[in-house]
Order: sequence, then structure tokens, then C-alpha cells
Amino acid sequence: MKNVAFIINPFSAKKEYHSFVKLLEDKVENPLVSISKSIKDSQSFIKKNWDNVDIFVAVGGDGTISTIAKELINTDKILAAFPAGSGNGFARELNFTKDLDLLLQKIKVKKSIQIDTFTINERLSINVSGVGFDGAVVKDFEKTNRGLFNYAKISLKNYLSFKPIEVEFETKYKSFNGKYLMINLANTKQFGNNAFIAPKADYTDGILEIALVKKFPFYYFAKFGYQLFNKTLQSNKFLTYISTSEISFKINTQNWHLDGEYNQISSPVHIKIVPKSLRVLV
Ligand SMILES: Nc1ncnc2c1ncn2[C@@H]1O[C@H](COP(=O)(O)OP(=O)(O)OP(=O)(O)O)[C@@H](O)[C@H]1O
Repeated sequence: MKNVAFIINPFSAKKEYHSFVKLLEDKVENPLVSISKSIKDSQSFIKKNWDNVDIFVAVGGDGTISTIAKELINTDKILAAFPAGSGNGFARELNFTKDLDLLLQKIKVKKSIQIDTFTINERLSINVSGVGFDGAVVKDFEKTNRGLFNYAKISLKNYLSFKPIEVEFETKYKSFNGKYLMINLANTKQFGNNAFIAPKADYTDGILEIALVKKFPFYYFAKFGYQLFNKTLQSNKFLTYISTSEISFKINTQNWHLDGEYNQISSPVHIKIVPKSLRVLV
């Protein structure tokens, strides 16, 4: 199998990493594999193999996929994924599964589509990013050994004491000014683990769904959770959506997560969709 490279993040994919390589070697003769110990490792591997690789397969979670996507934006190179993270939101939305045979079949056919990505003060996001409560949760979550259980535990622990963030939008959207639990920017429908924050999001429409979530009473957690996993948040009274290709606002926190990775971003923020900027294997 020529022109394909597999970039494995041994941190997100620690459980599957050795068995994945073994399985790959059983099915593909001399696969081009890189075990990436850092984002820099991935970047230099991609640079070194740029001319002889058409499809870069990220083996890891959304954070890994995002760091590899960054190198492929606005080029003809194709991104693929073998999901091995804790949430795998992007991989789920783009129909990447743990079925290696299926992935190899798709690689053979080499069909791709161009999807939107977006930037927050020039930093790239491909899936769902957010500020406020979930930014703070991700900050604490990164100190644990990850997993859905730790995520739920940290969320509940932080919730009661969390002070809503204050947001002041540009003139066009000033009617949305106010205090929020969190603001999520959704290019695809889900955070990961089939938690659908924006059931109407479409990664090919040139539009970003901005989910504005008000702080709800603690007893409401179960209902919010139910609707989140049931794709019915659209009707939730604590939630409003703005559909736009570009937006700016001032905000009194720097706690963001970009595709699930904690980031500090200074206010004001400018968010912009980059239409059809990433080629993805389908
Ligand atoms: N290309 C890369 N090479 C090595 N490490 C990376 C790379 N990209 C990201 N990382 C680091 O690996 C860690 C885990 O990444 P990743 O987000 O892929 O897994 P996850 O959090 O388990 O999955 P998910 O985002 O789907 O929940 C992060 O701390 C991240 O900074």
C-alpha cells in the first residue's frame, strides 16, 4: 500500500497501539508508521514524507487528529483517522471506526470530501471547541488519566462552584450579551462519546453552530444529559444557537478547549469558518 502514512499517538492510543501496529503489519506489507512522541514529531514526519504520501492516517483521539489536520489544511493531502481517543467526536462524525479492514478499503478507493474547519484567533479547530465551564473541566481533566468516568466526575465537582462567564458580542449579536455556563462552537454535531451539543451542525455548509448555554439548576443536569445524548438539545430552554460563518466577542475568561485540548486564549476573540479547507477520506 503506497502513499499512505499512519501516525500513532502513543498517549491517546496507549491501549491499542501495539495491537494496532501488529494488525496493520499483518494486513499491509511494510506500512509507513510513525510513533509520534510529540506534536513536533508529527510535524517533522509529515514534512519529511510530504512528497511520497497522499493520505495521512491519524491514530489517536480528536486532539491528535486536529494536530495532523493542521498540517494538511488547504492542501490536496487527505486526512484519515483510526479512532483511539477517549471521545473520538470528529472520527465518529466522519464515520471512522475501529474496523481496520474497512479503513484499508477506503484508502484503496481513495475517495475524499472537502470539509469546513474554523479558527479562534487564528488557532485551528476541526470539531467542537468551547469556552467557560467545559474549558475549565478540560483543564482539570488533563491532569487525570482521562476517560469518560473522570470527565463526568470532574464536571459534577466543578458545576456548583462555577461562576458563569460574561460575554459581550459585536453589535450585530448584542442581543445575546449576558452570562453563560459555556459557549460551544460546533463544526460537527458532537463533543465525542455521542454527546450531541449541536444536532443541526453540518461540516460542509460553511456555517458554525454557536451553542450558548445558560447555567441551569443542578437538578436539571439529568435532563440536559439526556437531551445531549438523545440529539434533542435544540429544544432545551437553557440553550440558544447562533448560526454564523463569523463572530466576535469579548469574554472574561481565557479557559478554552480546542477539540478537547485545553488552550488559553485572550479576549477579544474572533471566530471564523474556513470553508472546505480540509480533505477527508470517506
Ligand atoms: N500528533 C501528536 N503526537 C503526540 N502527542 C499528541 C499529538 N497530538 C496531540 N497530542 C497529545 O496527546 C494527548 C492525547 O491526545 P488525544 O486528544 O488524541 O486523545 P484523547 O484526549 O484521549 O482523545 P479525545 O480528544 O478523542 O477525547 C494530548 O495531551 C495531546 O496534547
